Amino acid sequence: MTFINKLSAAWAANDSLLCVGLDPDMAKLPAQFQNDPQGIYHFCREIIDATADLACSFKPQIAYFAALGAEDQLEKICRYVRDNYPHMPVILDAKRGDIGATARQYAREAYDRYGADAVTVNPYMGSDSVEPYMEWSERGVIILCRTSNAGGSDLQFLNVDGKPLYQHVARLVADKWNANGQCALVVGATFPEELAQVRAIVGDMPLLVPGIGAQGGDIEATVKSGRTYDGTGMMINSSRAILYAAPQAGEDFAAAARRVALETRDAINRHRA
Ligand SMILES: O=c1ccn([C@@H]2O[C@H](COP(=O)(O)O)[C@@H](O)[C@H]2O)c(=O)[nH]1
Repeated sequence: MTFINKLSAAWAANDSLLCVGLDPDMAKLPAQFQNDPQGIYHFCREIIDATADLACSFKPQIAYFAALGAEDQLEKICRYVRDNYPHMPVILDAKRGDIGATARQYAREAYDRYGADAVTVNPYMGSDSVEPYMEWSERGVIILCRTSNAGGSDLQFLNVDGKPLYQHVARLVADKWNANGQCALVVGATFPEELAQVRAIVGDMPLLVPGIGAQGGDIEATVKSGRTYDGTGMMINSSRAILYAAPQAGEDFAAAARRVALETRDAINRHRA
C-alpha cells in the first residue's frame, strides 16, 4: 500500500488528523525508564499503545535516538508499530539532504532499515538530492517548506521573483517533484497564513504540520488554514505536550498522554467541517 493510501485510511479509521511525535528525551522520562537499558523503547511502546486509536500517524524524531546511540531501539519501535498497528503510518523525521549518492544511503536507512512509510527531507540541495527517495515509489517524501521555528523566516521568507521562497518550494514539489504522488510538505502550525498559502498552491497534497502543543500554535487557525475540501489533508504533530503531559493526581504517564492526545484530536476535529 502506498504512503498516501495508508495515511488516508488512518485518517478515516481513527477519525483523526493527529500525528503523535516520538521525541524521547531521557531526562524527561519517568524514573523506571531512565534505569532501563531499553527504556526508550519501553517508554515509546507504552505511548504508542496509549494513543494508537487516536492518531493518524507516529513521527519518531531520529535525533533523540541517534544522540544516545539508541538506533536499535528506534528500529524496534518502528517494527512494533508495523507488527501491532499495521494501518498506522510511521514518519521518520530526519530532515535529510545531501548529494544523490549519499541521499540514496539515507533513503535506504529510512525505508529499509527503519521500514518508515515516509521520511522528512530538506529541499535546499535541489532535485538530484531528492530523486533517490523517489526510487521507493510507494513511500512518502515529506519536504520542508515553511518550518515552524521563527528562524525559518531567515531563508524561507526571502523574496524571490516577487514571492517568498517557501512558495517556490511548494510550487516545485507540486508541479515537478511529485511524479509518484507520494510527496507531502512540512508547514508549521505557528504560521497559519502561510499554511493557507501553501494549501492554495498544492491542492490536496498532505501537509505535516508541527507546532501545536509545546510550540503554542493555534489549533483552530491551523485546521481552518490547512484542511482540504473533505476536512483531511494534514498530519498535525504534537510531541512534548503528549509525551510529557503533566500527570493529574493518580494518573500515570501513559494515561496522561492518552488524555492529552484525546483532547488534541477532539480539538482538531471541532474545526474540520
Ligand atoms: O518545522 C518543523 C519541522 C519539524 N519539527 C519537529 O516536530 C516536533 C515538534 O515537537 P513539539 O514537542 O510538539 O514541539 C519535533 O520533533 C521537531 O523536530 C518542528 O517542530 N518544526
